[in-house]
Amino acid sequence: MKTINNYIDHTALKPTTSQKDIKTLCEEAKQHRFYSVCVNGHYVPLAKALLAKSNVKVCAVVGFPLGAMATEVKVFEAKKAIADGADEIDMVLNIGMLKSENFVNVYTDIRDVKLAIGNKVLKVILEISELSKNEIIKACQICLDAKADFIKTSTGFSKSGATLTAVKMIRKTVKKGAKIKASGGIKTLEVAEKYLEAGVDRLGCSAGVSIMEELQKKNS
Ligand SMILES: O=C[C@H](O)COP(=O)(O)O
Repeated sequence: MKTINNYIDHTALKPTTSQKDIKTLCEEAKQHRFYSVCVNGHYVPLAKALLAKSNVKVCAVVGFPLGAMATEVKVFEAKKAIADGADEIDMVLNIGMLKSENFVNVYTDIRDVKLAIGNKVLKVILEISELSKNEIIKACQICLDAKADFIKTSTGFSKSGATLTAVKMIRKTVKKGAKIKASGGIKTLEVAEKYLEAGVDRLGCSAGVSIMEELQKKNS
């Protein structure tokens, strides 16, 4: 049976995240049997080495956190992360191009990264706090067309993160065409459980350990 830990991408993406922090992150991920660790590209080789004898996957962010760089740069970044051992890529959608209604550009940006990483999992971060309802729906449709595996709500770097309203709207739009990762601001067991009840497939959080401690306390 899948338990809450199996849904968590244990995340450390701050500019100040040190090698020591990555070592701690990977130890915690092994201890709690999280699904993956989510790190910036530079730390992929270190995380991969630290997790070599475990089932914990390595997830790398690309075009993070703004999504505003050239597609070729995102493609290079994604390929490098995969070559270094990443199992999954979380890329940020080009928000400015979505706002410009340059939907072809938003599509090719995602498509090219997906093509570059072959059969590895691609999650596309929408940054929902910056988008209107219609923009979220449009972004979801583009993600489906571009063959993204997951829609991810937020970077954790904007004014707010995941919301249940947005998660429900994303699910209604993509139906079974893509999985959903709720991320940004998920700090408690109660909130994490609400997203799982809403049917998300993954949780991205930097508070995974305290969520697990809450769970252990609840079950003791
Ligand atoms: O990708 C996940 C987010 O960066 C995590 O955000 P958080 O620090 O609010 O949990």
